[in-house]
Amino acid sequence: MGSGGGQWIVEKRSSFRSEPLEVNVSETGCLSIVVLGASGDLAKKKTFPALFNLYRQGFLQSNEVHIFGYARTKISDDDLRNRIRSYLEKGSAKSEEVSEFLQLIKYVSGSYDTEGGFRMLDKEISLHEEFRNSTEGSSRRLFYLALPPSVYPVVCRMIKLCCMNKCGWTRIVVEKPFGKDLDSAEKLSNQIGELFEEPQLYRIDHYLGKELVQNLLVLRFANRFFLPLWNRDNIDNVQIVFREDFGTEGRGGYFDEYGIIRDIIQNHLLQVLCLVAMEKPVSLKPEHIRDEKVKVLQSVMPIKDEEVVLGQYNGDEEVVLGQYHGYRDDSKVPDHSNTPTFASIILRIHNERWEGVPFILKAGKALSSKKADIRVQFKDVPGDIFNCMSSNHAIRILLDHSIRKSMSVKQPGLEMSTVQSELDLSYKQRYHGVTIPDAYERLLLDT
Ligand SMILES: NC(=O)C1=CN([C@@H]2O[C@H](COP(=O)(O)OP(=O)(O)OC[C@H]3O[C@@H](n4cnc5c(N)ncnc54)[C@H](OP(=O)(O)O)[C@@H]3O)[C@@H](O)[C@H]2O)C=CC1
Ligand SMILES: O=C1O[C@H](COP(=O)(O)O)[C@@H](O)[C@H](O)[C@H]1O
Repeated sequence: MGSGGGQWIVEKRSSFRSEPLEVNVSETGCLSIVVLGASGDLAKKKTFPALFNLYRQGFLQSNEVHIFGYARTKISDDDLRNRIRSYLEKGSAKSEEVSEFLQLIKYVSGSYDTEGGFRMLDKEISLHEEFRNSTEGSSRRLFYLALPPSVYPVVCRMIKLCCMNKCGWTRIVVEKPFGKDLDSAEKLSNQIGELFEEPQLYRIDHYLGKELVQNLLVLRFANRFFLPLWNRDNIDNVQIVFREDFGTEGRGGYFDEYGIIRDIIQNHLLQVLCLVAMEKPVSLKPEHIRDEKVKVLQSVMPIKDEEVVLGQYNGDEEVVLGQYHGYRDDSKVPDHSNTPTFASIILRIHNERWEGVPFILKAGKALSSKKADIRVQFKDVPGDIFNCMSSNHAIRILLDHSIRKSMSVKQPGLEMSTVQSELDLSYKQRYHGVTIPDAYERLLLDT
């Protein structure tokens, strides 16, 4: 599924308990895709563009599919179509193609915790199914929760109560972050698990669908060049960096409850870390890859306070920079919010391959540039005859799918590093309450 042009992947957890498999598995016939939270940021930036890409590539047929947007905001079908149009009209998409696709979308407004809206939604879906003359067992209903996780339980209850498919499959896709901590994640899992069978549930992390994240396995395990080097004897540190040059932009309601660690680091960056650090899986089967990822996570040591930097962007420099409002200026963010919008954390993996190699995970909003990358920094060459000042050999893997050149090997002279470290410093000055432990300043702030 394209996300702004890239690929999406849903990770299917193999059952935690033994479950009967889904009975109806028809993959043809009338398909209703329901985007809950259709008024939001994810829906316009990624979900609808991804569905549009599937449509353009012929994976969604206009004689089978209908798309429903659902949210509380009171808008018309056309209002929703107009909101998302500009996100679809990118690249080579023709305006007629966009218009055709938009005609497949209908909007239903309703709350998340009462039956009225969901009954209405069910009625609209049924009308579509009747119109498509779907025969028994051949209709499909997919509910995509583009919503803050706090409302997943109630929304799932409402779907179960009002919108189940009577003669075909019903599936649920939920977004990250999955809860806030272990307790809430387990609670959420139980709550949803009581309503749906495991094979009906899909948990999504769109970073796993980025072309270059998928390529990591190939880079590591199909490449004799890297195999012998990928360990503590040769690698000095690994940096996995996510930067955005815009702030929360109206998403304060969602973001303030979760913060940058739960929004980016706990899911996207940890998935990448697992792919960089794990051992070779037995095969490419999802369960085998999952097993190796779990071993990495189990080997991560408790994080030390002095190896964490947290910050929150403010608006003090607005006049100078002319572009940033402070995080607390967002009307949905409380005046005294301490939610971090920047975090830099060192993880240490206690195993034979990685002992002593810091994995530095950094994520920030309202930074000076937009990028997501992995930097694998190699140790100095012994007996250096070029008088290099510091470690100069690194592989940089850019995760942004719009950047075609996926990998470059850096040679002495790292200008990029110097420039970006200055930019990060200006970010630091604009931040509330950032304390940088001296010894770690370079590792935590440089990129
Ligand atoms: N934005 C992105 O690029 C990405 C987001 N995600 C995930 O998608 C989910 C939604 O994120 P995003 O779309 O950015 O967030 P938004 O803040 O845009 O929320 C989406 C919609 O949910 C409703 N909503 C917002 N806050 C609440 C609340 N507290 N209670 C009930 N409903 C609420 C609003 O719709 P209304 O008021 O109309 O009902 C809103 O339009 C999150 O879990 C996020 O992690 C994942 C990948 C990328
Ligand atoms: O999950 C999220 O990801 C987006 C960034 O995704 P990208 O593919 O554009 O890198 C981020 O903006 C958002 O805060 C977060 O919820």
